Amino acid sequence: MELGLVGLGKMGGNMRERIRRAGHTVLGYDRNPDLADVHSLEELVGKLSGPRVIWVMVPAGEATQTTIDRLAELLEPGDVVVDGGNSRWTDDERHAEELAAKGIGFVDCGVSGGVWGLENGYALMYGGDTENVAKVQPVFDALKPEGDFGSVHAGKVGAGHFAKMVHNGIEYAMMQAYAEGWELLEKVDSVTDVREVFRSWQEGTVIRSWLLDLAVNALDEDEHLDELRGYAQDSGEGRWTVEAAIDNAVPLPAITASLFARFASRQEDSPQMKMIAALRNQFGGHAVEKK
Ligand SMILES: O=C(CO)[C@H](O)[C@H](O)COP(=O)(O)O
Repeated sequence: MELGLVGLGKMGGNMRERIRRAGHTVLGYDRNPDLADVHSLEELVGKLSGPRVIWVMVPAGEATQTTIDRLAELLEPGDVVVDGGNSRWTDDERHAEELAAKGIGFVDCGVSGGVWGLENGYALMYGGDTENVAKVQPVFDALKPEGDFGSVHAGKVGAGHFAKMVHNGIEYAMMQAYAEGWELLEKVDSVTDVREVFRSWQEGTVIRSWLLDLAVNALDEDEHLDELRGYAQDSGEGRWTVEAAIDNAVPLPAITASLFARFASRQEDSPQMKMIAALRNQFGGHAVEKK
């Protein structure tokens, strides 16, 4: 089939290649002309024959909104837009309604696989009407990993991004657990080769996983992570997971703590710990450290 792909960055560029390897025709548009096959969304839409499927793979928020707004003007009834970015699931219904007003279908798709997806395939979680999903199915089949799993029609519009958001929340907590265990192992004198402990865990243990394999890769590159600052950003999905938990009164202590640990990583000093030190000093005369 033919696919229009908008956004050819780290994810989109490799996805174009994987879909092409499966024998499909992909026309890619990116603001960077060095990456693009066509030079505008107008040209992209004009060169595809209907019913068109356009996969949007740009940053969540304003970039995705602007792209969908423009596609709503350019596409025709029967065409389908897929949002494959890490959009907040609450945006999906709005996008579906905006496009449905023009007779254009909408599917939201959470995509996991990172820079390894070209070779390993991408795990896909999608939401939308069966009729719209069917139009995109050959692309899902091209992108997904080989094997029985790795792809799911999770439910109605929004379900794909909701499932991906929860996946990323779990990712936060798993990474935090490996990171905490690694720090404790590094702290004690009795363990003399932490990297080899991590490596040994890759087979036979209860905690073996791809994230563990990646941790070993990172330690092979920089055994004690001396070259890095302990500073971690976040792109929003951890926050949205915690917000959804609050809305639904579902306790998520591990995921919430892993999000807050990232916030703590961005502070040079801890204002709240200054207050705790001050209070201990006030009520008990406990020693404080001064700058
Ligand atoms: O989707 C992903 C992996 O599954 C992204 O890499 C992830 O969104 C990164 O999130 P954050 O910046 O919040 O750590």
